[in-house]
Amino acid sequence: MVYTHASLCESMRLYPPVPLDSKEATEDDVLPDGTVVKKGMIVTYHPYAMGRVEKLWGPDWIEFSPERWLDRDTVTGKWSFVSRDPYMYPVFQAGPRICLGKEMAFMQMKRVVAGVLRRYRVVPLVEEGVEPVFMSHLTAKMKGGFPVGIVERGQRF
Ligand code: HEM
Repeated sequence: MVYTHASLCESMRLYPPVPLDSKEATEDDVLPDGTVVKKGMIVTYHPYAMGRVEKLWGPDWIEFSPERWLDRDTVTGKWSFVSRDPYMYPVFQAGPRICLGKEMAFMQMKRVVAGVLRRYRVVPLVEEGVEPVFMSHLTAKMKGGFPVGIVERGQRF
């Protein structure tokens, strides 16, 4: 489940379910970097863009690499999950208003992945190399969806 957890985090780094989120200032404020925010101003943070920043994720940011979330113990050889600062990975928000259902969401996602993949292979029905076209809404969408085939394990497609 450690690798599944890392794969889910990596999927949501590149395709966050809430791609951007806006807040309105209820009073004058100053952000930690010195940016002045006046009452009534709208501030948007952008998990979709932040998941693609080279300074945060390195030159291989475009690669789907669950390994970037994993660390291997040199003695036991065991893999463990390395979590990130939510302010660097705000897929579930950060701070006091962080998503209350985060752990439940991971439990559900892992349950579905384990339940489906144990019996079926999920095969993309698009040509090799075709990337989903991102559509920015409150929750992320893909233009035209992403067609897949469900094949029972042991059967040919
Ligand atoms: C992958 C799945 C999920 C993602 C990416 C996600 C993401 C988010 C984000 C970005 C926020 C902040 C919204 C904002 O401040 O405008 C949020 C808030 C919240 N989420 Fe989730 N969420 C997920 C699943 C869930 C689930 C399964 C539950 C409940 C079981 C849940 C309950 C909540 C609640 C109650 C808040 C409001 C917290 C507050 O304002 O104090 N979320 N979530």
